[in-house]
Amino acid sequence: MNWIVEAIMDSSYRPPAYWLFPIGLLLSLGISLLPGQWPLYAVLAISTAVLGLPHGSLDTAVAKRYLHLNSLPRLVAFLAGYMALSAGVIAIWLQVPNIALAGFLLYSAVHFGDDVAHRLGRIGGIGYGLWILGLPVTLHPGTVEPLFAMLGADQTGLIISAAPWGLALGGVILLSALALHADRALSDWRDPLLLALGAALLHPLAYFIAYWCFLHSPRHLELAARDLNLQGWRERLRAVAPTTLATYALAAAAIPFLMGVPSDAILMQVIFIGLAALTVPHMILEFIASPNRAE
Ligand SMILES: CC1=C(/C=C/C(C)=C/C=C/C(C)=C/C=O)C(C)(C)CCC1
Ligand SMILES: [Fe+2]
Repeated sequence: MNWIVEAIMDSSYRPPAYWLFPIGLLLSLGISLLPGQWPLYAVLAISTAVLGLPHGSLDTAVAKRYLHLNSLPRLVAFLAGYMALSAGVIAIWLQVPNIALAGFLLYSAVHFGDDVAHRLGRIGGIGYGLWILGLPVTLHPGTVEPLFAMLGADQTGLIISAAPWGLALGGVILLSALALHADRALSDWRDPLLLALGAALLHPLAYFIAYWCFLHSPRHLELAARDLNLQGWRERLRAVAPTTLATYALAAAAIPFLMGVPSDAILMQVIFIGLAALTVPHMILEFIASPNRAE
């Protein structure tokens, strides 16, 4: 009952992600319905490059501000440290892919939790993240299994059998956090419901596109861009372009090393092992920057 009143009263400003996410879900539904896997892979690659990746590319601007990169050597040291952390993750992935994949799923849940942690708390955020990732794996284990296998895992059964537990735990934590935190936003419970609907209807990759490219990334871009005082599309584009282009070049440079790997697996590896690698330094930087940021 309370929530209905809250929904009616809470008619204040809505950030772009509030509207983008339902639109993304509908677009993803359309893609899911196209025949064959290639439309899905093509849209995954394009939307990752254009919509998803740029939110991480703001890291250079975030670091300039919060790590005081006011000289060229400091900027170079930051970029080298960031890339060394990413290279470390890739090296671990090549050695122990099962552990790396399980770790990636867990730290992704923590990272996705940052979407709501400033309202629902750190633990509430982790519940939200477990909900997001538990859903597609629990609802479509047979579709997710070969995708995990393309990432080099051979203990996929073990990881997949943990998903319903993660989902249940996430659901309980999220519900408790929603009940306990009066400053919850309308989207904090609307989005988990839409995510459940999306996970039920969509191919897991289409679901990921809807969440990552149309909710997580635009939300982070808006928050970070406002914090950095980047106004208008032109200025924001200028801030993300160099790092985004450099990341495209690095991703393309990985492809020759994957000769002989089937092309769908190349795409999966470049995108998801790449994301696993970039998320570690991205989270460390956010860990430093976010306490200093006015939400
Ligand atoms: C591989 C894979 C999945 C997991 C993806 C993850 C964990 C992505 C994390 C992205 C991050 C952390 C982005 C940061 O901004 C799904 C969707 C469960 C199902 C299909 C295969
Ligand atoms: Fe992110």
